[in-house]
Amino acid sequence: MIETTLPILIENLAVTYGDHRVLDGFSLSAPAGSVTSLLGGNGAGKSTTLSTLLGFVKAQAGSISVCGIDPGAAPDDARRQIAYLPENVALYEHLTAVENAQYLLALSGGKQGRAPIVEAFAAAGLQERAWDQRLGAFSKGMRQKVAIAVALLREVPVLLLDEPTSGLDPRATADFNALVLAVRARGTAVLMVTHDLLSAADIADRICFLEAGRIVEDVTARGEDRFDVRALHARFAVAAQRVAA
Ligand SMILES: Nc1ncnc2c1ncn2[C@@H]1O[C@H](COP(=O)(O)OP(=O)(O)OP(=O)(O)O)[C@@H](O)[C@H]1O
Repeated sequence: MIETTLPILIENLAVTYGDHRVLDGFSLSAPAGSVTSLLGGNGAGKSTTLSTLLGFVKAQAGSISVCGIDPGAAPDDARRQIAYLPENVALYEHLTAVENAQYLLALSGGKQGRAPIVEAFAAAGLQERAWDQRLGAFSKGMRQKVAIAVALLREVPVLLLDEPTSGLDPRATADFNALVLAVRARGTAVLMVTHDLLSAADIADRICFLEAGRIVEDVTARGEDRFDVRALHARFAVAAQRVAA
């Protein structure tokens, strides 16, 4: 049987904080094995979209589903389908990288021995000497590698990234982007909120601009050149200005 349920399907969503409507008529879908990049000015509602997919924020209208599950009605079930990397990954400073992975996997109901964890660390490019070090001295790039290794081990169908490359140097950004493509190749639907237009242009299949509560631009990668980054930047700057006004 062919699986037809989309990992991410959002239709006509409305989300309000008090009397402030942040999302309004917002629609977005993402198939398996894809990277969708969500761009928009500060305060446009990008993180709110992720919070709604995670079931932390409830929608007032429209529909939202994660692999066919409504996160508003069944947040725990929806979260089991999702790996989420916030901008600053929260890990336990006093635990080693391996211990962090074991603990986080246990929290999400899975148990892993050392071998698959260090295999995932190696795949994520975390150097061997860091595997048994406490997290206290880790750079942001190293933390991202631990977190994405855990995501790889959970083999979830949906990966949500909130500004994952902010604060990473160009080399760490390139490494991270390569990892995201590896996750995509495993059939995961990746939704990446970012201000990093270059990364979006490098790895996204689709770039969506969020403005005034809804997607106002939806651009699909085409051919070898993929995206016209200058044109995207010009549109993005205008959209961001309108949101700030
Ligand atoms: N818990 C909350 N309670 C009230 N208002 C909120 C809450 N979270 C976000 N907002 C408001 O909702 C709007 C959208 O915020 P959100 O964080 O989703 O935007 P964003 O696009 O992720 O912005 P940025 O690029 O600055 O991270 C903003 O005006 C913000 O102040």
